[in-house]
Amino acid sequence: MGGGKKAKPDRLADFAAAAAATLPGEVWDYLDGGAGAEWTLRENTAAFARRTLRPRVLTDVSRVSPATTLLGAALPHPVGIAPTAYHRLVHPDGEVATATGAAGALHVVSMFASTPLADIAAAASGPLWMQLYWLRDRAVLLDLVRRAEAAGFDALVLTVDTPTVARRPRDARNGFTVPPGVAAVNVAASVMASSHVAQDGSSAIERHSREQFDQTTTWADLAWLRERSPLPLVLKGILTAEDTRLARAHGVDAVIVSNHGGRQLDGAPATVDALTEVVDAAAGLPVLLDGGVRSGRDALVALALGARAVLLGRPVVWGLAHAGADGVRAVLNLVVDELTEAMTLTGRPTLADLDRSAVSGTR
Ligand SMILES: Cc1cc2nc3c(=O)[nH]c(=O)nc-3n(C[C@H](O)[C@H](O)[C@H](O)COP(=O)(O)O)c2cc1C
Ligand SMILES: CCCCCCC(=O)C(=O)O
Repeated sequence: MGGGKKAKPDRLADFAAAAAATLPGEVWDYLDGGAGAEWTLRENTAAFARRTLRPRVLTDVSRVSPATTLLGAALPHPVGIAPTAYHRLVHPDGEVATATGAAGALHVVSMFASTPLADIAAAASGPLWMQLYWLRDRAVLLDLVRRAEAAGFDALVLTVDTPTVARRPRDARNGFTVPPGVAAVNVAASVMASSHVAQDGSSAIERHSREQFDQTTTWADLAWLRERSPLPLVLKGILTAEDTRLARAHGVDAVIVSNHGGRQLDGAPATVDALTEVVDAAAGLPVLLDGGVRSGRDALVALALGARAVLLGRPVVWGLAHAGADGVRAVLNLVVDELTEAMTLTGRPTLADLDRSAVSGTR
């Protein structure tokens, strides 16, 4: 966006540049960074770039629609919002602005949201899913589930790739702590008490997760959650056929192919490279994908390979940082417009017309 006059962002990279220019360095590093050598972080976007599209012609693309359905809800398009913690780090209106900007899109709200669930729900116009980490203190976990149910959330999303927050070198170097005035207001204070202390070369969130997340959790524990909530259960952080089959066997309602945006296991595959293995094992169970989606073209690749929807993590936060609800709306509109154009130019007027024949190129 260089030059004297401030240009309107017209690519996601412009929103990233605007956020990088305005956010404090340690907040930008928390948002942008990944685990380890950040190989998986880079691979998420590189793997999309290796795919090419196979257009079909003369298919009547006078009416193109990205509309879809997911877990019984109608969606205007298959581009949703991935859960990301602490939106008030980048904008004073936090997750309320995100929910307003979502404008009917699927919105997965982080357990570490920094505004009350009821306020987020009041601003939302599309499906809301509640993301959870499995806490050692099950009473606090259940309290959060009850708050989500009371606020009218539509599903629970259990993140399963984070027995502990991984070492993220940028955050460790910065001794990153969530600043005073920003807090995970929906989680009981007993669990959040030590969340602002970085120590011994760890970021505060890495240290806090080691204290509070339950590392003993297994597939058998899912029954505990299912028995206590009627909401559909989605698992986030699935990358293999084996775990997809276990998810089906345990009655999970959908899975999200995710490597946490390259923030957990460095060396895990790019999500688009893991997608077809998961879709094949899912045998009809809905599969969503997040990680590295940076354009409508990327979204089309994932949808063609079998994802029912894609979620944007960092790009939504860039939009929020740049212009609050309007910025979130602009990011989503940009990706949906690009997706609609890509559907038109590949000759696939509906999502049902998209299949693997639309994509070539592999690892
Ligand atoms: C700043 C930040 C905070 C995140 N917080 C959470 C979280 O609270 N819960 C969760 O399940 N995933 C969290 N994630 C992971 C995202 O849900 C998602 O998997 C990832 O960002 C997708 O990749 P992308 O950023 O390349 O789109 C976070 C990611 C970022 C960048
Ligand atoms: C104990 C607080 C953990 C917040 C984790 C947020 C997250 O998932 C991330 O990737 O950052």
